[in-house]
Amino acid sequence: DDVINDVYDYIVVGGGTAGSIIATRLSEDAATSVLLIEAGVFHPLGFQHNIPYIFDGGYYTVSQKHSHKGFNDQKSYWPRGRVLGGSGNINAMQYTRGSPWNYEEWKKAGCDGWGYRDVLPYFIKSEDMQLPEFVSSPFHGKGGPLAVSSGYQSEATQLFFHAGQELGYNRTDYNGYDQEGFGVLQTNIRNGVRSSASFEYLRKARYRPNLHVSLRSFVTKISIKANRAVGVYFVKDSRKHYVSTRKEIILSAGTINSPQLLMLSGIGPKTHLQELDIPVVADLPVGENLQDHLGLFMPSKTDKVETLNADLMQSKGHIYPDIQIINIFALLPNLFGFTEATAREIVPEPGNGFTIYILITKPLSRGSIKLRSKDAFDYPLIDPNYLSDTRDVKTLVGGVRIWEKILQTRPYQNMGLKEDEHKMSFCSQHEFRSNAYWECYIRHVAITTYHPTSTCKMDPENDPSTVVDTQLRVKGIKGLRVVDASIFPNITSGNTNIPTVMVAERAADFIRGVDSATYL
Ligand SMILES: Cc1cc2nc3c(=O)[nH]c(=O)nc-3n(C[C@H](O)[C@H](O)[C@H](O)COP(=O)(O)OP(=O)(O)OC[C@H]3O[C@@H](n4cnc5c(N)ncnc54)[C@H](O)[C@@H]3O)c2cc1C
Repeated sequence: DDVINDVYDYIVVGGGTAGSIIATRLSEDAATSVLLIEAGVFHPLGFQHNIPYIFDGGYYTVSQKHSHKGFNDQKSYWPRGRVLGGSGNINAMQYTRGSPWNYEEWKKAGCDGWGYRDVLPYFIKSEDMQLPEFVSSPFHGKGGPLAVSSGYQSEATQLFFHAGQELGYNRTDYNGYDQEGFGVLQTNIRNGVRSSASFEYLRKARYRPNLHVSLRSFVTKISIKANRAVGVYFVKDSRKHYVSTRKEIILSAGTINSPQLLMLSGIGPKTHLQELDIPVVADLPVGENLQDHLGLFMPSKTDKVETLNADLMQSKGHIYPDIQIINIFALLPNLFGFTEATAREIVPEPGNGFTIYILITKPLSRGSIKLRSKDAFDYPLIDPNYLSDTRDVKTLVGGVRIWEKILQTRPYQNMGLKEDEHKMSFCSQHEFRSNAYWECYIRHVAITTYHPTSTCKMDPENDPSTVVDTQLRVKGIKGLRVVDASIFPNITSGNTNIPTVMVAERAADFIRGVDSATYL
């Protein structure tokens, strides 16, 4: 069974994408002792869609006021990987860094050391590019832990590229300087196998004598004495444990659980903590500023190209791509929790077809994570507050208009698509294809892209809206950092796993006081 000592130099809470990297990097120094505490088990998980129901946190949001009208109780299902490797082990493996401008914005907001020139070396350091066309690009790395390759490309993929060409878009490396255009999907796959932080970093480090990994261990509270984090309480095999640190605790429990643990430990908005009778250690806006990418599936049935139908699913490996506008060469079943009435209309009968997914990359709506109770095992209240900012609706309608143009290109015109395929009775009060129609459609059926971020926002010392400083130290508390997707000041305009990898690589350098990646 897992060995656990009474005291370690560093304790890392959560062995997901960020925690796996932090534990690996800190234990590179054989004289440093590290404990990684993970709620889940070790399991070599496969693809996303058959996983969440088994190894996830099982979260639902609270009922949404402005969206999810076509979902049971107007709630969104939020899978989170509860397994060594975290959400990085149940995700769709899409490799997307976001735009260089995301990081320039972070820097402009006061986050010194987080501009594109600062973060690019860490993207490169963590990468092992396999695609020949990008190997010698100055934006890509070779020999790092995470492999980047490309998935299976079908006839429907080529159709999508031809449509892009007809609309005047360039082919692009969307992980290079410019994201605009149509590009081949880049994925974290090595020789057909998921290439995640736990597989590629932790698996090699796991048997170092100075690194202990405690699985099935649920952290309930951080002990703070005289404004210093001194230890961690956790439950394992129904028994309570306490372990203390000589140096630091690094919280990497993700966008939902890191703020939950901070609040349970007395770090959070004062009035909220007082309502729950939790003694206030530091009054900080923990749990606020929650952001996510909301997206829309647009299925189209066709028998003119071979796509993934039930028979082909058995014979071909594959992935789900998901960026701004993504072509998925399959029709999807009701994975998302639509009401029966909505599902009857929106979910196509099984067969041939493709789905174009449109996601909003820079949402302006802001939500929150709050505690439901003082019990660490009680699910927190998750409120992404989707579409509360009406500009997000306009942006998504804009995406729908591009999708309409794609379907009007020559390659798609030959597919025999039905004109009224997306005409739904639940929006029949509006003229089909009008802005009001699409707004209604979006408010009914748009879904999460599983990218929650920003609930422990990073920014300079003097900004009261932030939780951690630019070295990711919790403000006003010694010996405690947050290192995961919750520290993004704002969500990046793409999938969030690789920005989290970069954050973890960078944080490991902050903690060790080294600069392990330099600009080209
Ligand atoms: C279904 C799905 C598909 C996705 N697809 C993509 C994609 O294709 N590309 C992409 O870039 N991103 C994708 N993402 C998002 C990406 O995986 C996450 O942004 C990333 O994993 C965040 O890393 P993290 O370290 O912040 O959190 P996580 O990886 O979620 O890690 C948190 C860890 O903390 C552990 N933990 C939580 N609470 C406790 C506790 N109290 N005690 C002990 N341990 C605890 C959890 O078990 C987990 O292992 C997807 C996410 C999901 C869920």
